[in-house]
Amino acid sequence: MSSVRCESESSFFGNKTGAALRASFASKAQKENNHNSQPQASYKVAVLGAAGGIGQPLSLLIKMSPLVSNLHLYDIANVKGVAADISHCNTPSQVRDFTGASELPNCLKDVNVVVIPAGVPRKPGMTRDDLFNINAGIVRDLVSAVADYCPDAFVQIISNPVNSTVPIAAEVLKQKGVYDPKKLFGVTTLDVVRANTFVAQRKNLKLIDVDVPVVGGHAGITILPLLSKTRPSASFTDEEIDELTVRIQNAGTEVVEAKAGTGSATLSMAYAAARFVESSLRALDGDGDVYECSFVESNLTDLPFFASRVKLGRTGVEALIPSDLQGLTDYEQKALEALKPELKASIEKGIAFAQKQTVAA
Ligand SMILES: NC(=O)c1ccc[n+]([C@@H]2O[C@H](COP(=O)([O-])OP(=O)(O)OC[C@H]3O[C@@H](n4cnc5c(N)ncnc54)[C@H](O)[C@@H]3O)[C@@H](O)[C@H]2O)c1
Ligand SMILES: O=C(O)C[C@H](O)C(=O)O
Repeated sequence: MSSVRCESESSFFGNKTGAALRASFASKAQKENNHNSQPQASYKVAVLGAAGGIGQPLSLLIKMSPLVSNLHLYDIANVKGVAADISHCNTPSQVRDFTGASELPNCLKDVNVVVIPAGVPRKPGMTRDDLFNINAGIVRDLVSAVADYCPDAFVQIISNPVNSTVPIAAEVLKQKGVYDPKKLFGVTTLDVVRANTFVAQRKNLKLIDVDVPVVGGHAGITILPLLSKTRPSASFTDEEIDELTVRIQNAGTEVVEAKAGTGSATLSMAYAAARFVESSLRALDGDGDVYECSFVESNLTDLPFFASRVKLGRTGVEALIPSDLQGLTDYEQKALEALKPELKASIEKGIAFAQKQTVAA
């Protein structure tokens, strides 16, 4: 993954996406100053669950992208005000609001990227899997509409439990005959963002330089930061490895407990998802050097879905990056084997749910 070594570039997305975004803004501003404004924005993005804790700040951050021409905000309630508010920002995209299932088709028509943070969040004491009963059906129905109205879009699932909701989405898309495994993503960027932050703090490194691949899935021990693959290379004591790994795995719970019943991570999640959306848009726009970690259909292990670094391109996942899984330390290798049964069970639970349900029209 490319990193940009410039102090001032660490303020936005903390990776190459930040630098690209800033450059794009600068170039647009220059063109406007020259009274020669060539609109660059050309991609349509829909946020489903846009009035929620993640949806609102995520929509705001996407509104800041010079690559977005149309931003469609959908929710079952309270989205009109969110859209009115965000639409006043003087950035290129046109914002529209859509409320309820009857407006979902228009929301999705011709959209390039659909981001789904719809669903309930955890309260203290709950696991992500405890959200399955509510969120599985929400994701199934939303993805069913995606299959009908924008089957070529990149579909990015934030709703938990990601380890099950992504397989549900895959099954729904298969049932509708439009499944393209390269275009379905579980958003695990927050795990990478957290790993980068905690490692930089612990090792006193410049944040912009740090890149830690996080593989596996997105729940508890299925979240596996590969500290041995940290770039720039850093050495860790056994104690540091254990502390950092456990902290990264429990970071979501850390936020759930701090919020004391009012929800889970929303702001850091919005930041992480906005980075993933921006990276996807850059890939769609032809940038040939875009890498992110994501939970995708995979043959890197014996599991059908697995989070790893992937190369993004115009058609979605252009390549999985197997090298991160080569030469693992004993600690990482054991953790990888230990996560597989839980991840497998979560994937199978999602597939079984989708296969026994009738997909909503
Ligand atoms: N992938 C990750 O790393 C990650 C990180 C944080 C949170 N999450 C998950 O994201 C989800 C949302 O979290 P939040 O804090 O924004 O919750 P929230 O309750 O604040 O917002 C959820 C929104 O979804 C909407 N919604 C519910 N059913 C819907 C439907 N059928 N169609 C459209 N919208 C619908 C709600 O009206 C609400 O506005 C949760 O499942 C949470 O666990 C995932
Ligand atoms: O922890 C949660 O429930 C939300 C999210 O998955 C996170 O990692 O913050």
